[in-house]
Amino acid sequence: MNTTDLTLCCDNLSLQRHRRAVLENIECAFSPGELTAVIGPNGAGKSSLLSCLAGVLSPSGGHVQLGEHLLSAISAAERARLFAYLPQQEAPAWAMAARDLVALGLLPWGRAIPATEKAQRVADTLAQVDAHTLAQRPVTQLSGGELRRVQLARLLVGSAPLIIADEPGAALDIRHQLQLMQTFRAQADSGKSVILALHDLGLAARYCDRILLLQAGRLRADGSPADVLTRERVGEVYGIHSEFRWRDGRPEFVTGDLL
Ligand SMILES: Nc1ncnc2c1ncn2[C@@H]1O[C@H](COP(=O)(O)OP(=O)(O)OP(=O)(O)O)[C@@H](O)[C@H]1O
Repeated sequence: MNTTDLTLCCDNLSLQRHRRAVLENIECAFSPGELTAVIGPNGAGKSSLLSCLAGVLSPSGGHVQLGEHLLSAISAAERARLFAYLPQQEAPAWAMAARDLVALGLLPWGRAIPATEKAQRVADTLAQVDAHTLAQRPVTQLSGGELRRVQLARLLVGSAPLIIADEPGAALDIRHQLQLMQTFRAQADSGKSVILALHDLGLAARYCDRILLLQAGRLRADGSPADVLTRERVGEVYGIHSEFRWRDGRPEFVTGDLL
């Protein structure tokens, strides 16, 4: 299958979970080179949307398309090479070493990558997320943030052109969050499509090209951080005071009190 066009599109996407409508009529497209944040209050549908984009959940209505192909028509093996997906929570199944968990991210390539190169890529990617010292530790014995960094290495190790991560930095300390956002920025700048569910609107404003705002399963806004994070809209959706401003040419989003 020719998947040279890696634009990911939702066409009138709807999703029901246990007969409840959780996404309704979502229309959006994600282009290579773009870092997009999906934001919205708890229960707005961010994880559900990311699961549909990654092909983990099938839409109840409409469809998801990669270039001219329906996502559902692309084989599981090819999707595994095209998409790197990190769910919101993922408990380790057994006490494997961190480097073995990261190596799972190379499984879709089978023997196409020699074992020595695989080992080097695993080591390099663990270093990239500051987790090289954890390589031999059983993942069941890591702290929440340490485990998340190892899972992030698994996400990145395969160099998939589409990266979808749900609250990737939620368990990380502030330094590792900033490092991670810089890594995602660099991945997008190198031509990948990066889609993140984020609660931290400051990070979304600072690093992302684009923000999709979900509210109660509907797409409330889609545009640049400056266009989406207006005082009025953030007030209506989140019920808080806020300010979006420019400082030394960089976007900055500041939250205030409850409305
Ligand atoms: N497995 C499930 N079965 C049924 N309903 C679900 C399931 N998972 C989520 N939902 C419902 O779907 C809606 C959207 O949930 P989703 O997890 O996509 O929201 P979210 O925006 O990611 O929330 P959060 O910020 O809390 O992670 C919610 O109303 C939720 O209760």
